[in-house]
Amino acid sequence: MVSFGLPQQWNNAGMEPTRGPAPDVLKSAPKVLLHDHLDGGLRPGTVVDLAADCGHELPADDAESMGRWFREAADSGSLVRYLETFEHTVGVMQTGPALTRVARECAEDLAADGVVYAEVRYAPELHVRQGLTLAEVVDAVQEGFQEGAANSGGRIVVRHLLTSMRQAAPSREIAELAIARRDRGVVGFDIAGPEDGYPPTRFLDAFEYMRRENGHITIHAGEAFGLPSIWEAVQVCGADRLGHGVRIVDDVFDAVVADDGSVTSAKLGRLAAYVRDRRIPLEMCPTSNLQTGAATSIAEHPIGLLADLQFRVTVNTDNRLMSATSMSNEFAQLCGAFGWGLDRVEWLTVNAMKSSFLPYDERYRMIMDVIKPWYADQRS
Ligand SMILES: O=c1[nH]cnc2c1ncn2[C@@H]1O[C@H](CO)[C@@H](O)[C@H]1O
Ligand SMILES: [Zn+2]
Repeated sequence: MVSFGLPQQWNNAGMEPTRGPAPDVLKSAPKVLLHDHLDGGLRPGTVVDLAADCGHELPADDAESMGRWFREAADSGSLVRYLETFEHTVGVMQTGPALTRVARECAEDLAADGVVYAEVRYAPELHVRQGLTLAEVVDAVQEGFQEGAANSGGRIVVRHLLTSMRQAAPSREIAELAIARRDRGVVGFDIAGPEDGYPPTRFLDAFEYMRRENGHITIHAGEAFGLPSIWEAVQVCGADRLGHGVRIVDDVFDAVVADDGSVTSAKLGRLAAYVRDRRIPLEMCPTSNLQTGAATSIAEHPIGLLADLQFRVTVNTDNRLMSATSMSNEFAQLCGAFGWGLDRVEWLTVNAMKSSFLPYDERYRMIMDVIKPWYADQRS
């Protein structure tokens, strides 16, 4: 981990930043979210309701205590322990109506936070315990996204990424489903779960299938394991984007820091240079990284260095429930820590929209018609 000796203003999310755009401005700013887990973003009250419906036992029985429980239990400093908390979300997402409700509320909550485009991921294989087929899982989620977008006055577009779990027996079934549903809301394929011990090459067959079908790939890599995981994801598996990718910082050396704390130059190893030169998007999730131990504080999070060095950085929530966060909160924390203003927020948002798996013409329209005009308006 590099440290630039920046003042550590806070070391956790949830505290009020002391500088940066006002919270209501960050909330109304159009934002783009590429890395958000459906089963990591439930409303605490919905977990409680659905658990009562299906007889799932929870560690607490009211919404407020459950919200606190997720935040605290996920604050474990280890990805493996962080992932254990998902038992209480996945456990209540086993029927069509439950999945539709969670997806509808996800779209509504993101739209209320100013997100105009989101790619939301989940692992269909985790939702078949009560007999749903994998395709039925995707269809139930699609229904929810459509309802949520309609309830939000069409202010948000939501697409799915289908995830395979790394620790499961490798198969290409989920990749095949992503391709089968690509004209019905699904825009790509991902792998998630414990990184250390489960290299992405285990799923090479699925990634090769995606590429043969001209599909899109993002891979959780460089979160709980370092450069070899990123190298395999990019150079062997053909990842279009990296989920987290935060450990690419291990291949960045001799950063020169200016008086204002910004980084003016650094030496890049071959892999970091490749990732930057090829504009491979990094789906960075600062608060989540503090909880899993991938970073020590927001002020010391490598996103500051990587943004200053012009990597294709994007800002994301990962798991809004476990991190008690939102897109506007992630931006508030970052703007406070690094002194970023709306120009940086716009750059990060355009980065994300350029990096999305939507067709080019749709991406271009979102940038020109929705994102840029809002920021131009703020400047004038
Ligand atoms: O940050 C993360 N790293 C790796 N895996 C994750 C992360 N967040 C969530 N999941 C895993 O992805 C599954 C599908 O959404 C979740 O059930 C969780 O196990
Ligand atoms: Zn994730």
